Amino acid sequence: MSALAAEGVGIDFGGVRAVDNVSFTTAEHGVTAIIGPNGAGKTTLFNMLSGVYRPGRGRVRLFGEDVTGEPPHRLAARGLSRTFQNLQIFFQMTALENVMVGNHLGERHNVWRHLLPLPGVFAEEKAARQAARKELQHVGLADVADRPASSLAYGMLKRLEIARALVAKPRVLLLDEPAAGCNATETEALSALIRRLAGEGLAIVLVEHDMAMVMSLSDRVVVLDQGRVIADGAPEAVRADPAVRAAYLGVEV
Ligand SMILES: Nc1ncnc2c1ncn2[C@@H]1O[C@H](COP(=O)(O)OP(=O)(O)OP(=O)(O)O)[C@@H](O)[C@H]1O
Repeated sequence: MSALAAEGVGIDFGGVRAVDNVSFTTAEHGVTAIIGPNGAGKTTLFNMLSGVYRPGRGRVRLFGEDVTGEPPHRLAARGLSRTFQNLQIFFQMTALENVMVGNHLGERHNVWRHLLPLPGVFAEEKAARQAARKELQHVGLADVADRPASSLAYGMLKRLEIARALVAKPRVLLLDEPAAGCNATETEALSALIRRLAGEGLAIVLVEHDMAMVMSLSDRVVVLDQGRVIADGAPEAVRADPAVRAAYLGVEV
């Protein structure tokens, strides 16, 4: 069974056909990259896969179940988490507190439970703290758990975002440009982390502009151009595909 599948997915913005009839599936484990030139529709597709946008056409399936148009918190409860290209970090909070926020994403909110000193709330809080610490350790940030996020280097913040997505215990993790803004060392650390997470059994789908990272990390590459899939396959095959070269270089096939 595939982890995540798009079936003829599309959406228009006004007169712009941003994503058109996109279909692909991801394996239950491993790394799938979605690449393409600027404006190809990568972010829009990602937003449809993660429930931020409802597709105008087509279906999205998660482990075979139709989840088209389900909002992000429902998808989180079903095992799909994502990170954002623009960091969604609360800089005045500690690294640990930032990860604890992620723990609530898959829950139905019950404000009263947290306002009233009901039995069990403190135990829950303690468990959430422990789970968050574990995920910080998972991404190599255990040492900075109690530091304010504002004091962390950029590459650390990227890993903090991943820890926050992981605390919801996803089986599918969507990463929106994980290497954007990172230097070479930070990118290498992120690649190693992503590889390790895939090895632990996660299905990872990423949108990324850093081709060296994509080619070294991915099991599978899906290429979009003008909202459509123009290639889908192993990194080497995709790199050699004339349609992909043409899309990137503006050269006629
Ligand atoms: N909210 C929106 N309203 C109108 N048009 C949009 C909207 N979002 C995206 N588009 C258009 O849809 C097309 C695809 O954009 P999208 O941002 O998904 O591409 P992308 O591949 O992620 O590009 P980049 O690599 O530059 O981030 C573009 O023509 C873009 O201008």
